[in-house]
Amino acid sequence: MAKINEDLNREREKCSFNVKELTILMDGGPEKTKERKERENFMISKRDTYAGIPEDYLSYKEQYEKAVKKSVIVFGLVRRLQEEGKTTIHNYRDVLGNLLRASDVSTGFPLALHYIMFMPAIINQGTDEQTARWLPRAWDCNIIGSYAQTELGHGTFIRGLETTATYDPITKEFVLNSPTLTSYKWWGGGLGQTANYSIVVAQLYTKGECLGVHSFIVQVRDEETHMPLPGIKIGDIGSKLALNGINNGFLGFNNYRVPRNQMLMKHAQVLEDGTYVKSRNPKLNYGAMVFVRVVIAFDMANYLSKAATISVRYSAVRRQCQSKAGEQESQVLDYLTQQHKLLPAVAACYALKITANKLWDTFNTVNEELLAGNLQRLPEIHALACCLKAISTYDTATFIETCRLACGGHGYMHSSNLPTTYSSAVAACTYEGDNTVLLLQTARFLAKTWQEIDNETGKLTPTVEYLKTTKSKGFSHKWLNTTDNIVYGFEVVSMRKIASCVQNMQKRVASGMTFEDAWNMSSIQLVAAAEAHCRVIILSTFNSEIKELTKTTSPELKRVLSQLVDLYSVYWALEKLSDLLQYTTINHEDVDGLRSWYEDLLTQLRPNAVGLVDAFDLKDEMLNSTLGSYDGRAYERLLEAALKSPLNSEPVNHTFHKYLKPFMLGKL
Ligand SMILES: CCCCCCCCCCCCCCCCCC(=O)SCCNC(=O)CCNC(=O)[C@H](O)C(C)(C)COP(=O)(O)OP(=O)(O)OC[C@H]1O[C@@H](n2cnc3c(N)ncnc32)[C@H](O)[C@@H]1OP(=O)(O)O
Ligand SMILES: Cc1cc2nc3c(=O)[nH]c(=O)nc-3n(C[C@H](O)[C@H](O)[C@H](O)COP(=O)(O)OP(=O)(O)OC[C@H]3O[C@@H](n4cnc5c(N)ncnc54)[C@H](O)[C@@H]3O)c2cc1C
Repeated sequence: MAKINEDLNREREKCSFNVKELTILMDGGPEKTKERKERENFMISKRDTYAGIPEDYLSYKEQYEKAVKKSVIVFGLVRRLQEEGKTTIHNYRDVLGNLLRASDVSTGFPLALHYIMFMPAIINQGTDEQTARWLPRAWDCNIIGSYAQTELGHGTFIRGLETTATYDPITKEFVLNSPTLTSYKWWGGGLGQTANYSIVVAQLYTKGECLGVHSFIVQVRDEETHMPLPGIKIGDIGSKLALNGINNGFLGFNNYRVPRNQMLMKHAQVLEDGTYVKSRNPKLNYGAMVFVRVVIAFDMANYLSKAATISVRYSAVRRQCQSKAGEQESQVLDYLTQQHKLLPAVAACYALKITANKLWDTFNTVNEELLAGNLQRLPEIHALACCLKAISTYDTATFIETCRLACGGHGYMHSSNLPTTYSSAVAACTYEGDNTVLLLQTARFLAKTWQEIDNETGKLTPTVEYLKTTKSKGFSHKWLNTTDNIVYGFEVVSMRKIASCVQNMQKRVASGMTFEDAWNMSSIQLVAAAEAHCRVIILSTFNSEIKELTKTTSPELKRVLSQLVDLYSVYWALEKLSDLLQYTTINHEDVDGLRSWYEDLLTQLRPNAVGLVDAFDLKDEMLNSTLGSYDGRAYERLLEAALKSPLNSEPVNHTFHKYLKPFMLGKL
């Protein structure tokens, strides 16, 4: 192994806690760490089979072809583990999560949607017979699926989708059509060239009546030749900001027929004679979207951990300027401004992972209740998944960009892997529901909840209980000198923001405005209220879970994790100062206190910065970064990577003779 950079060695020597203990804690126990490492090591051992020119230098087509090659390796392992009984429907989130974390997903996977949406849609919305028929084939990858919901004209407004599925009782088939240009499906992952099936979301017509959007399993390509089937127009949508291996596609239908039993009928049915049987709740059809929003929160913690590891290690290695005359140049990590850029990002990795775990447990509990016919918590889990998806993706993208900027010029290099990490993660602010739109969904739930509290009707679900408590207790002056107090401060902010939105809307309606116009006029505030609620969820979960988890850890680890929770809460208190000043009784002394507490926390955490990112246990092959390797040889790697530029394969490029020389001689 190459020599480790001395600065990094020193960082590791002064770390006050046991890094392995933290890794195991975050994995959920030694057994989980062992399983994760096995999966990751397997992925890494396969690297040679697809190594070669870095993807940034490949053409669009080559990027896709390489992404297919990588996909069959990753997902081939999923299949092998399944054959050995190690992957089941219950642990496949962990298995896939580990494998995807270990793969260099720089352009994304064209098979991702097969696992993340095609199969979950069948499980969530298919009858037992449909699941028994389709899932084994999908699970074995005998068929490959996509998810085609969004159209050229509509993504957010699902009720506005234009693709039609008209039931023909004579042949017992649905006839699919794309009646307009804007009805063309657009964006389906893996749909362009990879999948041969897709879930298609279309307006259902039977007995001359439109019954809203429903999902269908639709074969789009021949299983043998992979040619598009007659009546199907399909292709790739073209180059994007990133994720060019994901192979997003378009899809149009011309009188294309699918058998009746390919409408997913767990919740609503069309009987043979065309009679429509309504779902208990039409929103149950949106179950796959709730699931994916929960999964995205996990994925964000992974992206951010990579960016944080790269930028913290590099900041320990990078020396710039002399803080004190005559002394060695300082590690940039010693500058408080640099710590302010990086340490909240590190804390956010832990906060998001822990909150995503909790959300996952809640999702599973609620899902079991739904299966048992109890729909009471459906609105709550939808509201929770919407705001956590929105805030986790927005925070992740913002923190990654901060980490990238914190690496100066070298952070702009593709070889640092920070630009690709950013451009891939930021897509999640849009996919699976635009963030503003999702926050407005959460706000809708909160506004209704507030009216129930006002009218003292209905039983509150657990995640909004605090609205009632804070309404009755209010906020008498409290120093914001503990995380518990800061969490309470945020609860009050959230409660007052929601209360004020509802009040403003009521005033507008009373003055003659329609409810819809009053909603639109209040929507900037509504989005802010939903964000405030989500901050409460993340802060309080992080705070309470760390208290619980550290009951059994070493005192050294307990100390650093408590500092991390404090740093995260004080950081957000300072970021949202105007809210706290407006809605609580804190004063300028509290603010001064918060600032100096924050500065102290940065200083206390500084010696453990490298240990905290080492604990993510991301191997060099997973980071894929010239700046972030474990040994800190950033400069050597930058030069090695530069030499791989195709322009360095010959001493003189032909454009010199063709253009430059004639131009220099005045002949062009
Ligand atoms: C698995 C292994 C993982 C391993 C780890 C690996 C990680 C990998 C990471 C993932 C990579 C992902 C790849 C990319 C995937 C992108 C796929 C897509 O974008 S696909 C495309 C994704 N596209 C989108 O996400 C589109 C976004 N748009 C939407 O979701 C909706 O249309 C809407 C929510 C905006 C409104 O809907 P609209 O129909 O107009 O609604 P109305 O006004 O009629 O009624 C509102 C009422 O309905 C209620 N309700 C609503 N939704 C739900 C729900 N889900 N539930 C429950 N309830 C719901 C709502 O509360 C309200 O109730 P109430 O107040 O009346 O009581
Ligand atoms: C990388 C990527 C992968 C994707 N993969 C898939 C896939 O596999 N399958 C699939 O079906 N789709 C997929 N999508 C599509 C994605 O789900 C949609 O782009 C997303 O839901 C947003 O919808 P839209 O593009 O129609 O945006 P629009 O709704 O047109 O949003 C444009 C703007 O209008 C605003 N806006 C819209 N409605 C409202 C409102 N009611 N109130 C206030 N503001 C509003 C938004 O906030 C936004 O600022 C993917 C998208 C991306 C980027």
